[in-house]
Amino acid sequence: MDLFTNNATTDNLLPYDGEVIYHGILLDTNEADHFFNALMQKIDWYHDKSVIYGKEITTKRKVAWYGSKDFSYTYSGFTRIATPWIEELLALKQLIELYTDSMYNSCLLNLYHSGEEGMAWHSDGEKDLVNNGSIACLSLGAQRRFDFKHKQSAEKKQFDLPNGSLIEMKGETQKHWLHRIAPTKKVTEPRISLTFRQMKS
Ligand SMILES: O=C(O)CCC(=O)C(=O)O
Ligand SMILES: [Fe+2]
Repeated sequence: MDLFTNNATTDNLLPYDGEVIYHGILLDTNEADHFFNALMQKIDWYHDKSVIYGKEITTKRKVAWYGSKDFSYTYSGFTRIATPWIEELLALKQLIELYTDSMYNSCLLNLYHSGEEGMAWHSDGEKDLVNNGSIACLSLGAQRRFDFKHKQSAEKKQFDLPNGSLIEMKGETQKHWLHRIAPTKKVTEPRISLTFRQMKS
């Protein structure tokens, strides 16, 4: 064991054109359960909307948008206004800032009720976000798989996201790679992801 390095991991999981860092499991099962239950109850969850081929659709997955001020975030054709932080989100934000050595002013939360719900291929490169900023994603509940696909080469990478774990995307990741949470029949339990973000302000 090297006693002179801290917990910070810097190993890049992507082969090129971006950085994805897995920071490991930050919360044990009890802590993760505690936050999962608190967030289930306290967050103002709503079904997300998007426009696909000109048609408005409502997702089965639920989302919520929180921040340090009333940031407007426009993605998938709709603008959302951030809700002020609650205690639990502030505590998790602080923890995640320690691990990633970055600061976040907002968080998009996702609630997947089961493996039947996922998120299609996309990248998070909206103009509202700091260019090449960091997005830190904390997972609570059921383990899901996180897929990456390079926009030009179509090379794929897959990572597991266990309960209580933190993964970070930064650098040119959003410019060159798509990511998704694939639907799966194998998972029947719910999962919450907290994606802490850096909005321009
Ligand atoms: O649920 C996840 O881990 C990923 C969510 C995601 O890609 C997003 O919110 O943009
Ligand atoms: Fe994303």
